[in-house]
Amino acid sequence: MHVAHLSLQDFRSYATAEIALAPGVTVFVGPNGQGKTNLVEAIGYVAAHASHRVATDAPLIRQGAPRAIVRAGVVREDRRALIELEINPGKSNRARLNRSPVPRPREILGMLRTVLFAPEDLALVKGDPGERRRFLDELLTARAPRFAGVRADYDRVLKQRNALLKSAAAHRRAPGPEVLATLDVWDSHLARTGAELLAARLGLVADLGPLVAKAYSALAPSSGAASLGYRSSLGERLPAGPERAGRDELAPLMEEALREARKQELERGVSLVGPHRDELVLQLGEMPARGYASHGESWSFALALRLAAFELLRADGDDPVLILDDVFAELDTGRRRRLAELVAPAEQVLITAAVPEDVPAELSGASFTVEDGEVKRER
Ligand SMILES: Nc1ncnc2c1ncn2[C@@H]1O[C@H](COP(=O)(O)OP(=O)(O)OP(=O)(O)O)[C@@H](O)[C@H]1O
Repeated sequence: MHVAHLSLQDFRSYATAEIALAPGVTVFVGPNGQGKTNLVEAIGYVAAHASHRVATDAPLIRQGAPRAIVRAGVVREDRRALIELEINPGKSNRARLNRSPVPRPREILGMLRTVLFAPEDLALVKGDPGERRRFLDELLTARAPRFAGVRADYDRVLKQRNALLKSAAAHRRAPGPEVLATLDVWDSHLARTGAELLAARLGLVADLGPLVAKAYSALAPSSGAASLGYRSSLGERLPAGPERAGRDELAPLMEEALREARKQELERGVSLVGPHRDELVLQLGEMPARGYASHGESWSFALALRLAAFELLRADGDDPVLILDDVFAELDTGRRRRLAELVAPAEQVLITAAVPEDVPAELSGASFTVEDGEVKRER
């Protein structure tokens, strides 16, 4: 698929912008702070309904404006769709598809698929486990948009359960039968949605592992082998061949683990079992990447995770749009060239760079300059 047209209204630094795009490589070049990333961030937002840079939507609205609107014309196997998202801080976003309102924005997730590489990706390797869980859940949603609902249900149940545990912990005495009965109900909700999320993540990690290993060895052939593991809060309860376990098999195991952890949970006032406590383990040779890998190795691992995500989505039958935001400046010549070779065949590659020399020659294509809020086509 590719984005044929991007239109912005009050998004970040842009009062308005209209940009026609084509398949193949497009490079946005310009000095720092001119609005290059803002453009690709808008495209990423249409795909994921979230920014790759900020956790809340408020910074996406142009200073002083009441809301932002992003429109993307998407072409998928010769079919065109116009996706529109209105970003309303503090209220729910609104979505339109081909100019008709959609009841919930979530329903148009998956209409545009992107894989975005950015300097922030280093946090996938060096950051907290939450970064890696988010990577997995975003990829699950890109593959099967209904997981946005599963994740939202899980978060809602977790929040309510935590509130109950917190208030029980605050009272510092044994909780009454009513609290325990309510907790039983939350346990079974948490186990059911949690098991669905866990089953999907385990399957995803199994699919992703070989692709990450392949991408890493292509990017950094002289370094050790990259592999993935998944550490679940179910620990030893996980069945053998966990990637084949389904929700119905995992839910009772999670309920059992919750029962066992209950005393501790009541003392600490937090949920200690469930996919929100799990960890995607990145391994380089015999060592964990986090804390051991060099800066360059960490970068290669982060890129390998994104490339693997690209391969996985592409295997579903359609290339996602590849976005490379300011990544070449971070890489040495060899890695630049190898990354360029790996991404060049994609249907559409959008690149931002401060200077054209940062972009390897293998990735020639259309070019825009971005300066003083103006986006101008150069070739
Ligand atoms: N909500 C907003 N309202 C107005 N301007 C904003 C808003 N958010 C960001 N900006 C401005 O957008 C500019 C940053 O744009 P962007 O991050 O796209 O830069 P860039 O061209 O990618 O730069 P670099 O090469 O440094 O990464 C900054 O000048 C910033 O002040």
